[in-house]
Amino acid sequence: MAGTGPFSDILDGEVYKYYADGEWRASASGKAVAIVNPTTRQTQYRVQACTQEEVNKVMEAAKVAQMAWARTPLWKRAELLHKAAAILKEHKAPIAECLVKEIAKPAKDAVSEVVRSGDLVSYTAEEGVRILGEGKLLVSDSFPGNERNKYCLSSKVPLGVVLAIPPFNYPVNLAVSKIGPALIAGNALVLKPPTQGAVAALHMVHCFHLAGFPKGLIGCVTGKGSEIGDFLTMHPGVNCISFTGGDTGIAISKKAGMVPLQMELGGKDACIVLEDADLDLVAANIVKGGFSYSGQRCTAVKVVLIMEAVILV
Ligand SMILES: NC(=O)C1=CN([C@@H]2O[C@H](COP(=O)(O)OP(=O)(O)OC[C@H]3O[C@@H](n4cnc5c(N)ncnc54)[C@H](OP(=O)(O)O)[C@@H]3O)[C@@H](O)[C@H]2O)C=CC1
Ligand SMILES: O=C(O)[C@H](O)COP(=O)(O)O
Repeated sequence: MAGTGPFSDILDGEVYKYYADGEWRASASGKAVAIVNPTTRQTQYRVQACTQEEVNKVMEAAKVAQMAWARTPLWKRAELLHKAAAILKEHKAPIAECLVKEIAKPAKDAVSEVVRSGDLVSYTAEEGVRILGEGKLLVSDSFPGNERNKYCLSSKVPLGVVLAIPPFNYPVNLAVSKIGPALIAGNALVLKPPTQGAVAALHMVHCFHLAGFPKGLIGCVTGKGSEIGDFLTMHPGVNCISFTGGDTGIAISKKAGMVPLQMELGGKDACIVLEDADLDLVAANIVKGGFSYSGQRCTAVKVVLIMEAVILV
Protein backbone atom coordinates (compact mmCIF):
# COMPACT_ATOMS: atom_id res chain seq x y z
CA MET A 1 0.00 0.00 0.00
CA ALA A 2 1.16 3.57 -0.74
CA GLY A 3 3.17 5.22 2.05
CA THR A 4 3.62 1.98 4.00
CA GLY A 5 6.23 -0.78 4.30
CA PRO A 6 9.39 0.25 2.44
CA PHE A 7 7.69 3.57 1.62
CA SER A 8 6.91 4.59 5.22
CA ASP A 9 10.07 6.78 5.29
CA ILE A 10 8.60 9.12 2.70
CA LEU A 11 5.55 10.05 4.77
CA ASP A 12 5.52 12.58 7.62
CA GLY A 13 2.15 12.20 9.34
CA GLU A 14 -0.26 12.97 6.50
CA VAL A 15 2.17 14.83 4.28
CA TYR A 16 4.60 13.21 1.87
CA LYS A 17 8.19 14.41 2.29
CA TYR A 18 10.51 15.81 -0.35
CA TYR A 19 13.90 14.26 -1.18
CA ALA A 20 17.14 16.15 -0.58
CA ASP A 21 20.74 15.07 -0.12
CA GLY A 22 19.77 11.41 0.09
CA GLU A 23 17.13 11.99 2.81
CA TRP A 24 13.37 12.38 3.05
CA ARG A 25 12.57 15.73 4.68
CA ALA A 26 9.63 17.83 5.80
CA SER A 27 9.67 21.39 4.49
CA ALA A 28 10.42 24.25 6.87
CA SER A 29 7.53 26.12 5.17
CA GLY A 30 5.10 24.11 7.29
CA LYS A 31 2.80 24.30 4.26
CA ALA A 32 1.40 21.47 2.20
CA VAL A 33 -0.12 21.23 -1.26
CA ALA A 34 -3.32 19.18 -1.45
CA ILE A 35 -3.75 16.61 -4.22
CA VAL A 36 -7.38 16.06 -5.09
CA ASN A 37 -8.54 12.64 -6.26
CA PRO A 38 -10.31 13.38 -9.59
CA THR A 39 -12.74 10.50 -8.98
CA THR A 40 -13.90 11.38 -5.46
CA ARG A 41 -13.10 15.13 -5.65
CA GLN A 42 -11.70 14.77 -2.13
CA THR A 43 -8.17 15.56 -1.01
CA GLN A 44 -6.30 12.29 -1.38
CA TYR A 45 -2.73 13.21 -0.51
CA ARG A 46 -0.64 16.15 0.64
CA VAL A 47 2.92 17.01 -0.39
CA GLN A 48 5.41 19.53 0.97
CA ALA A 49 5.39 23.08 -0.37
CA CYS A 50 9.16 23.44 -0.64
CA THR A 51 10.80 26.81 -0.05
CA GLN A 52 13.33 28.56 -2.29
CA GLU A 53 16.00 27.92 0.34
CA GLU A 54 15.25 24.20 0.15
CA VAL A 55 15.49 24.29 -3.64
CA ASN A 56 18.90 26.00 -3.29
CA LYS A 57 20.11 23.22 -0.97
CA VAL A 58 18.93 20.49 -3.37
CA MET A 59 20.75 22.22 -6.25
CA GLU A 60 23.97 22.59 -4.22
CA ALA A 61 23.90 18.92 -3.19
CA ALA A 62 23.26 17.89 -6.80
CA LYS A 63 26.22 19.92 -8.04
CA VAL A 64 28.61 18.33 -5.53
CA ALA A 65 27.31 14.79 -6.14
CA GLN A 66 27.49 15.19 -9.91
CA MET A 67 31.24 15.79 -9.91
CA ALA A 68 31.93 12.39 -8.34
CA TRP A 69 29.20 10.69 -10.39
CA ALA A 70 30.75 11.93 -13.65
CA ARG A 71 33.89 9.97 -12.68
CA THR A 72 31.93 6.83 -11.76
CA PRO A 73 32.48 4.14 -14.42
CA LEU A 74 29.70 3.75 -16.93
CA TRP A 75 29.13 0.10 -16.04
CA LYS A 76 28.60 1.06 -12.37
CA ARG A 77 26.07 3.74 -13.32
CA ALA A 78 24.27 1.16 -15.46
CA GLU A 79 24.34 -1.39 -12.64
CA LEU A 80 22.58 1.04 -10.28
CA LEU A 81 19.98 1.92 -12.91
CA HIS A 82 19.20 -1.77 -13.46
CA LYS A 83 18.82 -2.16 -9.70
CA ALA A 84 16.43 0.81 -9.50
CA ALA A 85 14.42 -0.61 -12.42
CA ALA A 86 14.03 -3.96 -10.64
CA ILE A 87 12.94 -2.27 -7.37
CA LEU A 88 10.46 -0.12 -9.27
CA LYS A 89 8.87 -3.15 -10.90
CA GLU A 90 8.85 -5.04 -7.60
CA HIS A 91 6.80 -2.20 -6.06
CA LYS A 92 4.46 -1.66 -8.97
CA ALA A 93 1.31 -2.13 -6.86
CA PRO A 94 1.64 0.80 -4.40
CA ILE A 95 2.88 3.13 -7.15
CA ALA A 96 0.01 2.15 -9.44
CA GLU A 97 -2.38 2.76 -6.54
CA CYS A 98 -1.13 6.37 -6.37
CA LEU A 99 -1.63 6.79 -10.13
CA VAL A 100 -5.23 5.60 -9.80
CA LYS A 101 -5.94 7.98 -6.92
CA GLU A 102 -4.03 11.03 -8.16
CA ILE A 103 -4.72 11.08 -11.89
CA ALA A 104 -7.58 8.60 -12.23
CA LYS A 105 -5.54 6.32 -14.46
CA PRO A 106 -7.33 2.99 -15.01
CA ALA A 107 -5.80 0.35 -12.69
CA LYS A 108 -4.45 -1.88 -15.47
CA ASP A 109 -2.84 1.06 -17.28
CA ALA A 110 -1.40 2.31 -14.00
CA VAL A 111 0.41 -0.99 -13.46
CA SER A 112 1.61 -0.93 -17.10
CA GLU A 113 2.99 2.57 -16.62
CA VAL A 114 5.14 1.45 -13.69
CA VAL A 115 6.34 -1.74 -15.40
CA ARG A 116 7.21 0.01 -18.63
CA SER A 117 9.00 2.70 -16.62
CA GLY A 118 11.22 0.02 -15.10
CA ASP A 119 11.83 -1.41 -18.56
CA LEU A 120 12.69 2.05 -19.86
CA VAL A 121 15.24 2.63 -17.08
CA SER A 122 16.96 -0.66 -17.97
CA TYR A 123 16.81 0.12 -21.67
CA THR A 124 18.36 3.54 -21.04
CA ALA A 125 21.16 1.95 -19.05
CA GLU A 126 21.90 -0.48 -21.90
CA GLU A 127 21.73 2.14 -24.66
CA GLY A 128 23.73 4.57 -22.52
CA VAL A 129 26.57 2.11 -22.13
CA ARG A 130 26.70 1.63 -25.91
CA ILE A 131 26.31 5.28 -26.94
CA LEU A 132 28.50 6.82 -24.24
CA GLY A 133 31.12 4.12 -24.65
CA GLU A 134 31.82 5.40 -28.15
CA GLY A 135 34.07 8.26 -29.12
CA LYS A 136 34.85 9.78 -32.51
CA LEU A 137 38.15 10.21 -34.31
CA LEU A 138 38.35 13.25 -36.59
CA VAL A 139 41.17 13.70 -39.10
CA SER A 140 42.34 17.03 -40.50
CA ASP A 141 42.47 16.29 -44.26
CA SER A 142 38.72 16.57 -44.67
CA PHE A 143 39.12 20.35 -44.54
CA PRO A 144 40.38 21.96 -47.80
CA GLY A 145 44.14 22.58 -47.90
CA ASN A 146 44.97 20.40 -44.87
CA GLU A 147 47.11 17.28 -44.68
CA ARG A 148 46.34 14.35 -42.42
CA ASN A 149 48.66 15.58 -39.72
CA LYS A 150 46.19 16.44 -36.99
CA TYR A 151 43.83 14.16 -35.10
CA CYS A 152 41.02 14.93 -32.74
CA LEU A 153 39.22 12.58 -30.39
CA SER A 154 35.78 13.53 -29.15
CA SER A 155 33.47 11.90 -26.66
CA LYS A 156 30.31 12.90 -24.81
CA VAL A 157 30.58 14.57 -21.40
CA PRO A 158 27.81 15.26 -18.87
CA LEU A 159 26.07 18.62 -18.71
CA GLY A 160 25.88 18.90 -14.91
CA VAL A 161 22.55 19.26 -13.11
CA VAL A 162 19.47 18.40 -15.16
CA LEU A 163 16.09 19.77 -14.07
CA ALA A 164 13.28 17.37 -15.00
CA ILE A 165 9.66 18.54 -15.17
CA PRO A 166 7.15 15.92 -16.36
CA PRO A 167 3.38 16.34 -16.91
CA PHE A 168 0.46 14.90 -14.96
CA ASN A 169 -0.63 12.25 -17.45
CA TYR A 170 2.43 9.97 -17.11
CA PRO A 171 4.07 11.22 -13.90
CA VAL A 172 6.24 8.12 -13.50
CA ASN A 173 6.98 7.13 -17.08
CA LEU A 174 7.77 10.64 -18.27
CA ALA A 175 9.90 11.27 -15.19
CA VAL A 176 12.07 8.18 -15.67
CA SER A 177 12.46 9.01 -19.37
CA LYS A 178 14.39 12.04 -18.11
CA ILE A 179 16.03 10.50 -15.03
CA GLY A 180 17.47 7.43 -16.77
CA PRO A 181 19.25 9.23 -19.63
CA ALA A 182 20.49 12.03 -17.35
CA LEU A 183 21.99 9.63 -14.80
CA ILE A 184 23.60 7.18 -17.19
CA ALA A 185 25.27 10.14 -18.92
CA GLY A 186 26.85 11.25 -15.62
CA ASN A 187 24.49 14.08 -14.71
CA ALA A 188 22.72 14.84 -11.44
CA LEU A 189 18.95 15.11 -11.55
CA VAL A 190 16.47 17.39 -9.79
CA LEU A 191 12.85 16.40 -10.31
CA LYS A 192 9.86 18.71 -9.98
CA PRO A 193 6.94 16.31 -10.33
CA PRO A 194 3.53 17.50 -11.52
CA THR A 195 1.27 18.28 -8.56
CA GLN A 196 -1.26 15.66 -9.73
CA GLY A 197 1.03 12.65 -9.78
CA ALA A 198 3.55 13.93 -7.25
CA VAL A 199 2.99 11.09 -4.78
CA ALA A 200 3.46 8.40 -7.43
CA ALA A 201 6.65 10.21 -8.44
CA LEU A 202 7.89 10.35 -4.83
CA HIS A 203 7.39 6.59 -4.52
CA MET A 204 9.32 6.13 -7.77
CA VAL A 205 12.17 8.33 -6.46
CA HIS A 206 12.27 6.18 -3.32
CA CYS A 207 13.00 3.16 -5.54
CA PHE A 208 16.11 4.99 -6.78
CA HIS A 209 16.97 5.77 -3.15
CA LEU A 210 16.62 2.09 -2.23
CA ALA A 211 18.88 1.19 -5.15
CA GLY A 212 21.67 3.12 -3.42
CA PHE A 213 22.44 6.09 -5.67
CA PRO A 214 24.94 8.53 -4.08
CA LYS A 215 23.58 11.17 -1.70
CA GLY A 216 22.46 14.36 -3.40
CA LEU A 217 22.67 12.99 -6.95
CA ILE A 218 18.89 12.83 -7.17
CA GLY A 219 16.68 15.48 -5.60
CA CYS A 220 12.92 15.85 -5.71
CA VAL A 221 11.18 19.05 -4.71
CA THR A 222 7.43 19.41 -4.54
CA GLY A 223 5.17 22.44 -4.74
CA LYS A 224 2.93 24.03 -7.31
CA GLY A 225 4.60 24.74 -10.64
CA SER A 226 3.03 28.19 -10.59
CA GLU A 227 4.79 28.90 -7.27
CA ILE A 228 8.24 27.30 -7.47
CA GLY A 229 8.43 26.66 -11.23
CA ASP A 230 10.03 29.96 -12.23
CA PHE A 231 12.50 29.78 -9.37
CA LEU A 232 13.57 26.32 -10.51
CA THR A 233 13.77 26.99 -14.24
CA MET A 234 15.73 30.23 -13.76
CA HIS A 235 18.00 28.75 -11.09
CA PRO A 236 21.70 29.35 -11.84
CA GLY A 237 22.53 25.82 -10.67
CA VAL A 238 20.56 24.23 -13.51
CA ASN A 239 22.58 23.18 -16.57
CA CYS A 240 19.78 21.66 -18.65
CA ILE A 241 15.99 21.52 -18.51
CA SER A 242 14.05 18.51 -19.71
CA PHE A 243 10.35 19.39 -19.81
CA THR A 244 7.23 17.61 -21.00
CA GLY A 245 3.89 19.39 -20.90
CA GLY A 246 1.82 22.01 -22.62
CA ASP A 247 2.24 25.74 -23.30
CA THR A 248 4.12 26.05 -20.00
CA GLY A 249 7.10 24.89 -22.06
CA ILE A 250 6.95 28.02 -24.22
CA ALA A 251 7.03 30.22 -21.10
CA ILE A 252 9.94 28.23 -19.67
CA SER A 253 11.94 28.53 -22.89
CA LYS A 254 11.63 32.32 -22.71
CA LYS A 255 12.79 32.50 -19.11
CA ALA A 256 15.42 29.80 -18.87
CA GLY A 257 18.34 31.56 -20.54
CA MET A 258 21.42 29.91 -22.03
CA VAL A 259 20.91 26.31 -20.95
CA PRO A 260 20.07 23.39 -23.24
CA LEU A 261 16.33 22.75 -23.30
CA GLN A 262 14.55 19.54 -24.19
CA MET A 263 10.90 20.30 -24.82
CA GLU A 264 8.26 17.64 -25.50
CA LEU A 265 5.09 19.67 -25.90
CA GLY A 266 1.57 19.11 -27.14
CA GLY A 267 1.01 17.74 -30.62
CA LYS A 268 -1.69 17.28 -33.24
CA ASP A 269 -1.47 13.57 -33.90
CA ALA A 270 -3.20 12.79 -37.16
CA CYS A 271 -4.78 9.54 -38.27
CA ILE A 272 -4.67 9.20 -42.07
CA VAL A 273 -7.37 7.03 -43.65
CA LEU A 274 -6.24 5.67 -47.03
CA GLU A 275 -8.45 4.45 -49.88
CA ASP A 276 -7.93 0.75 -49.16
CA ALA A 277 -8.54 0.96 -45.39
CA ASP A 278 -10.88 -1.45 -43.60
CA LEU A 279 -13.35 1.18 -42.36
CA ASP A 280 -14.73 -0.83 -39.43
CA LEU A 281 -11.23 -1.38 -38.16
CA VAL A 282 -10.36 2.28 -38.77
CA ALA A 283 -13.43 3.53 -36.89
CA ALA A 284 -12.72 1.32 -33.89
CA ASN A 285 -9.09 2.43 -33.77
CA ILE A 286 -9.89 6.12 -34.13
CA VAL A 287 -12.25 5.92 -31.17
CA LYS A 288 -9.68 3.98 -29.14
CA GLY A 289 -6.85 6.27 -30.24
CA GLY A 290 -8.82 9.40 -29.43
CA PHE A 291 -10.59 8.46 -26.24
CA SER A 292 -8.64 5.80 -24.33
CA TYR A 293 -7.47 7.28 -20.99
CA SER A 294 -10.04 10.01 -21.72
CA GLY A 295 -7.82 11.21 -24.56
CA GLN A 296 -5.18 12.39 -22.07
CA ARG A 297 -2.26 11.02 -24.09
CA CYS A 298 0.09 13.17 -26.10
CA THR A 299 -0.20 10.44 -28.73
CA ALA A 300 -4.01 10.52 -28.75
CA VAL A 301 -5.61 10.88 -32.18
CA LYS A 302 -6.71 14.51 -32.50
CA VAL A 303 -7.15 14.98 -36.23
CA VAL A 304 -8.49 12.54 -38.81
CA LEU A 305 -7.38 13.08 -42.42
CA ILE A 306 -9.47 11.06 -44.86
CA MET A 307 -8.74 10.55 -48.56
CA GLU A 308 -11.53 12.04 -50.69
CA ALA A 309 -12.24 8.66 -52.31
CA VAL A 310 -13.12 7.19 -48.89
CA ILE A 311 -15.64 9.95 -48.18
CA LEU A 312 -17.30 9.41 -51.54
CA VAL A 313 -17.85 5.68 -50.83
N1 LIG B 1 5.16 15.51 -26.32
C1 LIG B 1 5.02 14.60 -25.40
O1 LIG B 1 5.70 13.57 -25.38
C2 LIG B 1 3.97 14.76 -24.33
C3 LIG B 1 3.28 15.93 -24.18
N2 LIG B 1 2.33 16.05 -23.19
C4 LIG B 1 1.58 17.29 -23.08
O2 LIG B 1 1.45 17.66 -21.70
C5 LIG B 1 0.27 18.41 -21.49
C6 LIG B 1 -0.50 17.86 -20.31
O3 LIG B 1 0.27 17.92 -19.14
P1 LIG B 1 0.10 19.06 -18.04
O4 LIG B 1 0.71 18.52 -16.78
O5 LIG B 1 -1.32 19.51 -18.01
O6 LIG B 1 1.05 20.19 -18.64
P2 LIG B 1 1.52 21.58 -18.00
O7 LIG B 1 2.32 22.26 -19.05
O8 LIG B 1 0.39 22.28 -17.37
O9 LIG B 1 2.47 21.13 -16.77
C7 LIG B 1 3.62 20.36 -16.99
C8 LIG B 1 4.55 20.51 -15.82
O10 LIG B 1 4.99 21.85 -15.68
C9 LIG B 1 4.86 22.27 -14.34
N3 LIG B 1 4.74 23.72 -14.28
C10 LIG B 1 3.63 24.51 -14.24
N4 LIG B 1 3.99 25.81 -14.23
C11 LIG B 1 5.34 25.85 -14.27
C12 LIG B 1 6.29 26.90 -14.29
N5 LIG B 1 5.94 28.19 -14.25
N6 LIG B 1 7.59 26.57 -14.34
C13 LIG B 1 7.98 25.29 -14.37
N7 LIG B 1 7.12 24.24 -14.35
C14 LIG B 1 5.82 24.52 -14.31
C15 LIG B 1 3.64 21.50 -13.85
O11 LIG B 1 3.62 21.47 -12.45
P3 LIG B 1 2.22 21.55 -11.64
O12 LIG B 1 1.51 20.28 -11.93
O13 LIG B 1 2.65 21.66 -10.23
O14 LIG B 1 1.49 22.77 -12.14
C16 LIG B 1 3.91 20.14 -14.47
O15 LIG B 1 4.88 19.44 -13.70
C17 LIG B 1 -0.53 18.27 -22.81
O16 LIG B 1 -0.35 19.46 -23.55
C18 LIG B 1 0.16 17.10 -23.52
O17 LIG B 1 0.06 17.14 -24.92
C19 LIG B 1 2.07 15.03 -22.34
C20 LIG B 1 2.70 13.86 -22.45
C21 LIG B 1 3.71 13.62 -23.46
O1 LIG C 1 3.53 10.88 -23.63
C1 LIG C 1 2.47 10.26 -23.59
O2 LIG C 1 1.34 10.78 -23.54
C2 LIG C 1 2.67 8.82 -23.48
O3 LIG C 1 4.04 8.52 -23.50
C3 LIG C 1 1.91 8.13 -24.54
O4 LIG C 1 2.23 6.83 -24.51
P1 LIG C 1 1.18 5.76 -25.16
O5 LIG C 1 0.79 6.30 -26.48
O6 LIG C 1 2.01 4.51 -25.25
O7 LIG C 1 0.08 5.67 -24.17
